Amino acid sequence: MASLTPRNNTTPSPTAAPLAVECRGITRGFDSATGRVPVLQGVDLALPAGEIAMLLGPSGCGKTTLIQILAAMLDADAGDCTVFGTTITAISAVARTQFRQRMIGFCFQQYQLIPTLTAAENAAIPLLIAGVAMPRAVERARHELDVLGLGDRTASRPNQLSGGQQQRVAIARAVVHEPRLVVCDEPTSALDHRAGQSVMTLLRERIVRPDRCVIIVTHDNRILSYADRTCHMEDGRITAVERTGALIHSTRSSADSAATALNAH
Ligand SMILES: Nc1ncnc2c1ncn2[C@@H]1O[C@H](COP(=O)(O)OP(=O)(O)OP(=O)(O)O)[C@@H](O)[C@H]1O
Repeated sequence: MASLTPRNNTTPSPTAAPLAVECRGITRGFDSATGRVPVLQGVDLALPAGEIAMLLGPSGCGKTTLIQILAAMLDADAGDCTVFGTTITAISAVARTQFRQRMIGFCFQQYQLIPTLTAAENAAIPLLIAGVAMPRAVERARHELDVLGLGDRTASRPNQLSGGQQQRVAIARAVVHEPRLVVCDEPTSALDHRAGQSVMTLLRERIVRPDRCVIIVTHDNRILSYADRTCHMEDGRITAVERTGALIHSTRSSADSAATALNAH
């Protein structure tokens, strides 16, 4: 039976896992020829550490915009966003960049690997940005690729790898610096079923830890079973959050929520 609590009750209980992400009233728009177009219209969201959270919703509802803000890649217009205790909406741009480099791993939909670099060099990029010397960074990246089953492809360039292998290089790059928040935009959309399941298994086994959080934007119904929590978004707002089948909060009627749950599983 679904349990309902008020929408703004995002305070964890004393026994709850620490919060990885807490957003309140996040708004964001983009300029257009006709003026500022609102995209995020007051996002409230609390995500505990130790979970995979999936962000679902129709095209254009603002999912990518939201995860870019959570990943400290994009400024919010208003509202507060705290990631593992740092309110990233309240710190300087320089501090936010440093926070992102240390704490965030981002996996892009189209991998965005650098074609002239090897798999190991691509995966080493966050370490190089952090000032680690090239030989050590590449060695560390090789180890990460080995863990992800690509130990024999570390010297390959992206165009010599399959889509699933490129995605694993992108995951290695997202986790090589041991970030606490890993954000993935459509990590399986370009993969066949088997490669998609393999990527999700790797994400769960390699990244999910009690002091970390993984947020995945997806339209891929095939991977929903990997979610600990699903967050539904519509028109720039979170409309419902469910954890392993239990509705945590909703701004919709129960009939709408039940329909969403059925459609999602
Ligand atoms: N840099 C930008 N400049 C102008 N408009 C933008 C920009 N980025 C996003 N938008 C607009 O904001 C809206 C939300 O985009 P966003 O990519 O966040 O949606 P989404 O839910 O991730 O969509 P999809 O599922 O199709 O990827 C869209 O109308 C998009 O055109």
